[in-house]
Parts: sequence; structure tokens; C-alpha cells
Amino acid sequence: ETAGRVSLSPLCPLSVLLSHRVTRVPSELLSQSVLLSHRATCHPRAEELQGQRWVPFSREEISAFQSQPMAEMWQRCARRVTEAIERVVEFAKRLRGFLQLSQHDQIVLLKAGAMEVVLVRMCRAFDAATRSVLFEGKLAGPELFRSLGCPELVASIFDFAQSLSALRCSESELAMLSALVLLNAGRPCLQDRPRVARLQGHLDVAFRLLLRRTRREGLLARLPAPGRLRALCSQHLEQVQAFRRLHPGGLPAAFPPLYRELFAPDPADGPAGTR
Ligand SMILES: O=C(O)[C@H]1CC[C@H](C(=O)N2CC[C@@]3(S(=O)(=O)c4ccc(F)cc4)c4ccc(OCc5c(F)cccc5Cl)cc4CC[C@@H]23)CC1
Repeated sequence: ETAGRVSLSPLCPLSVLLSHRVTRVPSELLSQSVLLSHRATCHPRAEELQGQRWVPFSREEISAFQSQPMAEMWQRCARRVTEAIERVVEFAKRLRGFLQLSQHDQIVLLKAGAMEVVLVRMCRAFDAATRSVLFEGKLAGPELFRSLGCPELVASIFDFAQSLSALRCSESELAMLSALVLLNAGRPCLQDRPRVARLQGHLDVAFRLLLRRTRREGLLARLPAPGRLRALCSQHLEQVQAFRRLHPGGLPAAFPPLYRELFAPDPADGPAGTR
């Protein structure tokens, strides 16, 4: 019987069982549940990544991508990042305490953090040896994205993936990192900051204990600064504005509504989640 866990011996009458306060969730249970949520909402799954022989695109395939019209390539990437963000929303909903926050705060945390989690997750599909990422089934280097017309943003995304994959994080470490990116009490416009700070605190303790158990305390000092993720996301927003200036009449309808809501909100709508 571990401290705090209800003893399930047959001699224990229901009244005692029921009178016992809720079992406090020891931190390793918390990191295990975050890992399960991460595994259930990542794509491809870890076992698929191991099994998969990562094939690079051929020269012909690369030049076919490079001769795509800008709008077409933007729409492809916007669709893929939106699918990834939808999985991050599912991940967030499975985080202990997230759904108990007000819907306003859930939206504030997701608007600020979902893209950052996608960029953290990208390192799972990144091959540091060839500096390429799994894109539509094969390995793509930054040159494949040339027709997007935002080479600096693409370069920064690859640099970030390169630096994070150099840390060789485990799935558990990526899961805890992603949870901490989302449950960040420092995000602006939160209504119940102390409540988010409590959830963040539990995750922080669980992450540190995980690192101690696996003798990976050194990881904390080597993680990319949070400012790098923030800078990447604002670089992306700048590029969306530039793209919209090039294509007057707002983002074409072919862009996913969630993408438009997150990255090109219509000013008439007012801030999402408060409508
Ligand atoms: O779900 C999972 O587990 C994973 C599945 C795979 C996911 C993944 O790696 N990704 C989801 C899609 C993709 S990508 O593979 O299309 C890609 C795109 C550009 C790159 F330089 C590198 C990769 C992506 C798409 C758009 C984007 O920024 C927004 C954006 C637009 F929207 C439109 C134009 C330009 C830009 Cl920059 C950034 C990224 C980075 C993450 C990449 C990561 C999560």
C-alpha cells in the first residue's frame, strides 16, 4: 500500500473506501497520462516512425513542388498544419484539468500554444542526418518549400527542428514539453491565471521528477529558449500577412477555417472565443 493510495484489501468496507479522500495523483501517474495523450494524438505514431524507411523525394519530385503556384503550396502547408493543430487540440483536451478551465482560457492557451506544440512535434518527423522532414510520405529538405516564398521562415523552422532533434528527446520528454508549452500561465489575456499556474506547477514537478528518474536533468539547460518558439510563430504570422497582401480578398476559401481563425482572424469577428 503506497501512502495516499486507498487500500483495496477485501476487509475494507465500502464506507471506508468511499470516505477516503481522492487518491492524490503521484507525479509519475501524471507524466504517464500525458505520455498516453501524446501517443494517442501524434501522427505518425512512434512505432510507425521506427518501422518506416524514410525515402527522400527525387529531384523530379522536388522540382515539381518548386514549380507549384505559391497559393497552392501555401494551401497544402496550411491544410497539413491545421490537421496537426487539430491533433494538438485533442492532446490538450486529454490533459488533466484542461477541460475544467473556462472555454475562454482553453481558447487563449490553444491560440497561443498549438502552433508551438506542432513545431515541437515536428522533430519526431525530422531526420537530422539529411536535415529533412517527413512531408506527404517522403523526406523533404527546405529547398522543397521554395515556392512558399518565405525562405527565412522555412530556414528558421528547419533550424528549430534541427536543434530540438539534436537533444534526442524521448516520447515522454516531448509529451511533457508539449504539455508545458500549452499549460503556460504566462500567456496574455488569461482570466484565471492562478488556476493555469497550478496545472503548470503539477506538470513542472512531474517533468523534473521524470528527468531525475531517467538521469536527464541536463536536458533542461539545453532546451531551446521559449522565445525561439514565440519568434517562429510571429515570423509565421508576418508571412501570412505578406501572403494576404499578395492575394487581396483575404485567404482563399480553400484555406481551412481553423487556420483562418488562428492566423488570419477576420477583424469583424472580434477575438475568437469571446464571441
Ligand atoms: O501531428 C503530428 O504528430 C506531427 C505531424 C507532422 C507535423 C509537421 O511536421 N508539420 C505540420 C505541417 C508542417 S509541413 O510539413 O507542411 C512544413 C512546412 C514548412 C516547413 F518549412 C517545414 C515543414 C508545417 C506546415 C506549416 C507551417 O507553418 C505555417 C505555414 C503555412 F501554414 C503556410 C505556408 C508557410 C508556412 Cl511556414 C509549419 C509547419 C511545420 C510543421 C510541419 C508536426 C506534427
